[in-house]
Amino acid sequence: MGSRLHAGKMDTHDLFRRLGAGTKFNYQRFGKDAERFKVLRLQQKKGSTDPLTAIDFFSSGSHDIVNDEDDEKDLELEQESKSVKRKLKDEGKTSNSSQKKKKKEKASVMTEDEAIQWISSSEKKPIDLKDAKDQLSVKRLKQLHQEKVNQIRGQNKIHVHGTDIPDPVCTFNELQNEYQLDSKVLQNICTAGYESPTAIQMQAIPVMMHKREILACAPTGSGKTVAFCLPVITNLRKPVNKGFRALVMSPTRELAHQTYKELLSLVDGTGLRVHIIKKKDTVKKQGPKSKKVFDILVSTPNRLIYLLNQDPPALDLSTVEWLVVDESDKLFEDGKTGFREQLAAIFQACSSPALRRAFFSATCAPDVEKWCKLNLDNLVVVNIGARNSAAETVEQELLFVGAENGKLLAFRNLIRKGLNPPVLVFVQSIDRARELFHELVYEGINVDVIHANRTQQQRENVVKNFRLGKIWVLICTALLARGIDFKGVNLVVNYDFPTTAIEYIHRVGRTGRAGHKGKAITFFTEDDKPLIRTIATVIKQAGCPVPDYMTGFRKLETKQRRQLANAPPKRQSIRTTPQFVTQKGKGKGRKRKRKAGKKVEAAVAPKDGVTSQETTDNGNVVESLALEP
Ligand SMILES: Nc1ncnc2c1ncn2[C@@H]1O[C@H](COP(=O)(O)OP(=O)(O)OP(=O)(O)O)[C@@H](O)[C@H]1O
Repeated sequence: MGSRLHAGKMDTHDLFRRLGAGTKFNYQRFGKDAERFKVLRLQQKKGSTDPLTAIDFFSSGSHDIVNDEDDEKDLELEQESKSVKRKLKDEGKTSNSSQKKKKKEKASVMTEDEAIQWISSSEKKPIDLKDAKDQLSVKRLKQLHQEKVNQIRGQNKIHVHGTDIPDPVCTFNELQNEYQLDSKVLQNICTAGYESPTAIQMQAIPVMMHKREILACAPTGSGKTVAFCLPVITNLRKPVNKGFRALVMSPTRELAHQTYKELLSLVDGTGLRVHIIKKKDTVKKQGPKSKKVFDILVSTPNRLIYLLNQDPPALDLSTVEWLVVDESDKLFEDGKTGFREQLAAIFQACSSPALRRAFFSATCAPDVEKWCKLNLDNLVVVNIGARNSAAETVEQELLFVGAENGKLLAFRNLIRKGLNPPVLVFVQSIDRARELFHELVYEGINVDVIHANRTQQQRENVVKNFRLGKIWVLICTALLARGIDFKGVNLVVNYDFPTTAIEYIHRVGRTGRAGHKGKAITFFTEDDKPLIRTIATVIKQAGCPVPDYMTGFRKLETKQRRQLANAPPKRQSIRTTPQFVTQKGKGKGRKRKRKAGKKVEAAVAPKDGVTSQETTDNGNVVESLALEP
C-alpha cells in the first residue's frame, strides 16, 4: 500500500483530492508552513490571478494539486487572499486618497512579490504577473525619482507649493534637452560665464517652461533675472511680427535698463527683439515707431501707463503672452510709494487669453501672495531658503554711533582705516544724499550721488561710472536699493537706518551677489531704537552675531511699524559747518549754499552735468518711485 502510495505522487494527490472534495484546510494551523514554502508564488505561476477568485478555486476542490508543497502553498494563498479581502473591506471604508497612501506605504515595506500581490489585489484586477511587476517597477521608479527630486530641492533649499510641479533642472544642457532651449541662448549663457543654474533658476525655469504662473521669492543676487528671462525667451522661440509678446515690469529705470541689457545679451543671435520704453517715447507720446517689430518690452509702470493713457493708446499690450513683474512686492504696494493702481491698469491692458504671469522678488509680502493665490491660474509658489531673509553671503554689522553727528565721524573713521571700493552708502532722502555728498567731496575720495531728482542722463552716467570703477563711493537713496546689480560692491553702509526689514534686505543685498562675499555696516543712533529689534533679527537669521539685548527689545505693533515705514525719523542735517554760521541771514545763506553746492557737484562730476532741479525733501521711499514718465 505504502509503496503504491509512493509509486507516484499524482496518485496520492489524486486520492487526497477525491477524499477531500468539499472539505476545507485548517489554514490557521498550516499557515506558517504555507508561508515557508511560498505557496503564493506557485499559485501565481499557475495563472490563478485574483486572490479573491483563488479562494473560490480552493474551496471548490477543482484545483490541480501537484505535490504536498503545493498544498501548503495553496493554503497560504487562501490565507493571503483572506487577509487581502479583509484589507479591501477595511479600505472600502476609507477615502480614495488614503487608500492610495496606504497602498504606497505598504508597497514600500513589502518584498517585491508581496507588493505585486498587494497592488493587484487592492486594485481588484486579475493578477497578471508581468503587468504587476511592470506596475511595481514604474511605481518604484517614480518613488526613486521623487526621492531624487526631493534631495535636489533639499540641497538647494528650494521650497515649492502647488500641484504637478515640474522637476528642477541641474544643468543648462538639461534645459536644451528637455525644453529645446535655443543653442544660441545656451551659447550666450556660456559667454556670460554662467556654468550652472542657481537654485531659483533650477526650479523657476522649468515651471515657466510649462507655462505655469509663478510667484517666486529668492535672495538678493541669486539670479532671478535670468530665471525669468530664459523661459520667456524660450517660450517665444522665434521673432513674430505681431506685437509685444512679453512684458517685463521694473520699479525703477535703472533696473529696467539692467534687465533690458540682460535680455539683449541672452537673445543675441536668436532674432528676438527687445525694446525699452525711453523718455523720448514718452515725450513723443508714442511707443516704438513700428510696434510690431518687437517681441519683448521692458518698462517701468509709470512710463507704460503714460503711453497707455494717450488717446488713442500709444501702446497695445493685447498680444502679451508673458507678463513678468519684477520686485513684485514693491509694484504691489499702494499709495504714493507703490504702483498698485498702475499695475491694475497694465493687467487690464494685457488682455490676451493666453497671458501668463510671473512674479519675482527677494522679499514677499503676504498680500501679494494672497492676491496671486486668488487670481493666478494653477499657481506654483517657489521660495529659495527662508523667506524675507538677507543674503547669507553678506557679513552684517550694526554700529552704534551715538547721535546724528556721530555718523560722519564713524564714516570718516572707515575712510581712515581704508575703504575697499566700490562702496554704496544709503541715506533716507534726497536732501540727505546731497548733504552727505557735500561733506565727503572734500575727503579725497571719488564720490558721487544718485537720486530721483538728478536728470536721466546724470543717473545713467553715475551708474556707468560706478560700474567702471571711476566712482569709488556712491551715495544713494532707495532708488538703488532694489535689483541693481553692481558687480563686486565690497561694502554697503547704511548711513541712515532703514525703516523696514524689507528695505534693509534689499539695501544690503547690493553686495554679496552671485555667491561673492560682501559686507554691510548699519549705523544706528538713539533715534533708531524702535527698529533695532526688527533689523537685528534679520541679521541674526542670516547667521551674523548681534548682541542679545537688541533682539530683546520690545516688538513693534503693526500700526507703529507702518508709521515708521512711511515716515523715517526726522534727522539733524549732515554738516560739519556750525549751524549758527548757516543760520545767519537765513534766506541769503541758503541761496549762497545752493550755488556753492552746485559748484561742488559740477567740480566733482563734470561729465554728469549737474541737476538744476532743486527739490524739497520728499522722503526716500516716495523719491524712489516719483519717476516722471
Ligand atoms: N547661473 C548663474 N551663474 C553665475 N552667476 C549668475 C547666474 N545667473 C545670474 N548670475 C549673476 O548673478 C548676479 C545677480 O543676478 P540678478 O541681478 O538676477 O539677481 P537677483 O536675484 O535679481 O537680485 P535682486 O533681488 O537684488 O534683484 C548677476 O551678476 C548675474 O549676472
